[in-house]
Order: sequence, then C-alpha cells, then structure tokens
Amino acid sequence: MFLPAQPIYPVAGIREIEARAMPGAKPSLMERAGRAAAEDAVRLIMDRPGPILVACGPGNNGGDGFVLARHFRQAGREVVAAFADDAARFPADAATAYANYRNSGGDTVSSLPAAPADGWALVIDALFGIGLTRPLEGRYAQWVDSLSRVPSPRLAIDMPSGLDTDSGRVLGTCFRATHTTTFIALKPGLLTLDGPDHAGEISVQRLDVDAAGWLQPLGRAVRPSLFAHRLQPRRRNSHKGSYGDAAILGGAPGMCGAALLAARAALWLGSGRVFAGLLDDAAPRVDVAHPELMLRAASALPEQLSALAVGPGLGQSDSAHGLLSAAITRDLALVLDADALNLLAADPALQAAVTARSAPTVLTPHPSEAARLLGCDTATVQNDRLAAALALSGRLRAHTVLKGCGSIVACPDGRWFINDSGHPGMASAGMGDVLTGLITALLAQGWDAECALLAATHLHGCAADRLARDGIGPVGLSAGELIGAARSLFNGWLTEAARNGF
Ligand SMILES: NC(=O)C1=CN([C@@H]2O[C@H](COP(=O)(O)OP(=O)(O)OC[C@H]3O[C@@H](n4cnc5c(N)ncnc54)[C@H](O)[C@@H]3O)[C@@H](O)[C@H]2O)[C@@H](O)CC1
Ligand SMILES: [K+]
Repeated sequence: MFLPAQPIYPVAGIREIEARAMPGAKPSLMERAGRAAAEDAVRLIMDRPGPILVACGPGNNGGDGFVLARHFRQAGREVVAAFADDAARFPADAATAYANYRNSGGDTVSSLPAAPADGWALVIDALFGIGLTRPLEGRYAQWVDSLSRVPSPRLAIDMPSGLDTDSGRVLGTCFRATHTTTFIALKPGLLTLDGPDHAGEISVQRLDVDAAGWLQPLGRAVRPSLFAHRLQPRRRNSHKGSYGDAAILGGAPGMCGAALLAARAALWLGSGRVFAGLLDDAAPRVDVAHPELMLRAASALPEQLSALAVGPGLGQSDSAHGLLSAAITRDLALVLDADALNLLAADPALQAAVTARSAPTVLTPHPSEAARLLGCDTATVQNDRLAAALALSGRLRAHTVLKGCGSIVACPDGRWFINDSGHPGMASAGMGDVLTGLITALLAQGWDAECALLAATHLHGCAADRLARDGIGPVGLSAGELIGAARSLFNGWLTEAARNGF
C-alpha cells in the first residue's frame, strides 16, 4: 500500500496550527509532546542501561525536555537535566513543565556533566526547536558540539538545535541527531539541504492534532500516493504509438553521452519511441548498446513529438541557442535541463517565450543553474531552496525540480513537495541526464507535468537507494546503472497500484 504524502509546514504554518489547536487542549500540547518524545526515547534505550542526559533550552523546546525528563524520573530511570538559563524567563507552558519536573523531585545542573563511566544511555537535545532565531554561539554552541560527539543514540526534540526550520540551514553549529522526534508535522528544514545530515531518522508525532484539518498544507513529502492514479496498467490492445514519441536534444561535441543517457532512460521508462537529436556532426549514428534509439542530427527531429527534452550535453553555441529557441515555441511538453537553462538565464527573450507557452514546461536546475536563472548567487539559492524553486516556477510558469539534497518540486500555483529518496552516491556525472530522460518518458506517455516530475524525481532516488542496498553504491554508483533499477521499481509501483485498485 502506498503511504500517504505527509504534509510539511514552515514555522508560520506550525504556529498557526498550534494557535488553533492549543486553546483548551487537555492534556496540553507540551504534555503530549514531552510524552510522545519519551515514548520514542524508550525505543532507543531498550537494551541500554545507564542515565539519560537531557539538555534543556530557554523556550518551549526546553519545556518539552522537562516533561520528558519528568516521565523518565517517574518511571524510575536516572535522568540528568542540564539547564543553564533563567527559569523565571520561561514562557508559560515551559514554566509549568519546569515546575512539574522540580515538584517531582527533579534537579538540574548548569553545565554539561562528564559522561558516566559506561556512557549515557541516550542524550536528548531539547535546547531549541522552531523558535531558533539566530546562529548558536557561546555556551549553547559548545553544548551542541559536545553533545554531537557523544557516541550514544542522540535524540533531537522537534528540530536538531541549530537547524533553521524553514530552510535546513545550519545557523552557527547544529546538533547531529541520530533520531529526531518532530511534532505536529514535518518541517522543510528536516528534509532539505543540511537537514538530513543532522536529523537522522525522523519520527512525526502528531499529538492528536489534525494539522491539515486546521491549515491546508502547501507542502508535502513525495510519496507514490501522489501519482498513484497515473500508474495505470497498459491496455492489451495498444501499440508503440500509444506510449508517445520522446526526444532528447543535446549531445554537442564531447557531450554525446549526456544525451544518450537521457534517451536510454526515456526508453527504459516506457516511451513508445525515443529520438535523440545530437549537435555533434561526428556523433555515432547508432547507440550500439541500445539500437532501439533513433539518433538524428539535432535539426532533424520529427515534427510530431509527444515530449521533448532540451539540454543534456547541449552546450551554449549559437546553434544550441537557435534550437532551444525553436523548441520553446513548439506546442508540446518540454523539459529544459543543463545548458538549456544556462542559455535561458542569459536571454530575457527566451524567458518571455517560456512564460508565454501554453503546453507544460519542466525545469530541472541544480542550485547554480537556478541561481543563474534568478540572477543571484548559488549561496542565496541554497539559503532558501524552497523560495528559489517557487520563484522559478512562478516567474517562468513552469514546474521546477531544484536538485540537491532534498530536491524541491515546485508548481506554478505555489504548491511544493520535498523528495527524500536518494543518497550522496548520486553526486556523479550523468545523474541529471537520467532524471531528464525519466521525466520526458512520463510526459511522452501523457502524464501531466506535476505527476511526471514527482514520479521521476522520487523514482530516481528510490532506484539509487535500492542499488545501494545491493552494494551498488552509494560510492561509485554510475548514472547508467540507475536506469535498469528505475525500470524495475516503476514496474513494481504499477503492480502495487493495480493490487490496490488505483
Ligand atoms: N507552543 C506550543 O504550545 C508548543 C511548543 N512546542 C515546543 O516548543 C518549541 C517552540 O518553542 P519556542 O517558540 O519557545 O522556541 P524555542 O524553544 O525553540 O526557542 C526559543 C527561545 O530560544 C531563544 N533563542 C532563539 N535562538 C537562540 C540562539 N541562537 N541562542 C540563544 N537563544 C536563542 C529565544 O529567544 C527564546 O527564548 C517547539 O519547537 C516545540 O519543541 C511543543 O511543546 C508543542 C506545543
Ligand atoms: K531541539
């Protein structure tokens, strides 16, 4: 069964949901949060004797830590609570949690104690959650760094302290959790940029709050349930013309491989026919490993196509510019990748032409390409990947995938998705070309841009994950190897969808 695509909210959304769900809630949300975190913590210490260290901060995240500490005390487990701020300045809920902890006989220490001889059973970071507003420094930076070095399991409450909730940026330094218990819903920062390196395994504790019931989410984590309705079995009475003509335009001298990788991916994800238009006059006439592909001169692609990708190995020559310009005016689903994006960034007239298109456009930038398109630097894109992807989709009226750790899929209407499949072994040449081929194949088969982009992006990462489980990667995974795994997984999804009656 396909898992639901969980909602994701930035801080403002979580605050709004809290404000609506909190009044009169019994037990209070903080009581629920502390208890839920304690339940996750119990699972981490099943076979681990010894004391638990909880580091509590000056806000409500610290309050959650005191609720959790009280539960462990009451269960007879040794807890050391480190708290170095002024309890008189706690917000109301945290003040109650602190008082209850003290009333249960709990004490605090004002500096991080040395680890006991047999180590901590677990260390818990309840320093800062969604209320982090500036970089960690001084004492809290030291605490976070030394807690991150503890070899025990390390649990972050709501957010790893130091991680910006909306962007996944590390502010100063950041707790490196092995596990994170996050409340109410997922947050973007857990899933993109530096989030996955710091959050570890994520458990979402909803606290009996129906987040989507209070606030319609704009963001979701990518799961096949989002496009399951597209995973239809093929009709027996069909032929290659039923599954579209896909084409890849690129392959300038020295870069034919990029176009061939994209074309191979389009072939193995089910396009009826696949053409590759290659700019290199000396390009091979046949792909010997895949003679099914129809290799043509770049200017000789058929008039009738179902979907066209421009970019893999395209280069930035005048002829590349001319071909791109002509492609943009074609009334078909269009994927723009690599140098097509760089040419677009340098030419406002091309951008206007993209914006004027009525057929779907998909953009697949990595952060530097996105920066060129937005006229900013790469750091600005990375500092707020979500905003960058949405800005591109809005400006160019296109669906965008901003690649990188936690790829962001943005729609022109302001909805967005974060993909959590894949691993750093995918940081190798040709991976983007394969993604482009996968997207193009689905567009050629009649999928809408949103579903094609979501499915291809998720599939791309899932294929890499499956290969890594079999020892093919993460290190040394090559883009070509991904294509067969993607095909096999996609067929598995089709079987699953049929079994579940989609
Ligand atoms: N509001 C609620 O009812 C609930 C809140 N919950 C918890 O409360 C958290 C949010 O609480 P808060 O809004 O109090 O925020 P935090 O507890 O995350 O932190 C806010 C406090 O940290 C200070 N601060 C921010 N950045 C700092 C830095 N770099 N160095 C030093 N101090 C810094 C702020 O001035 C403020 O005192 C959530 O993440 C969650 O853990 C949960 O208990 C669920 C219910
Ligand atoms: K925390």
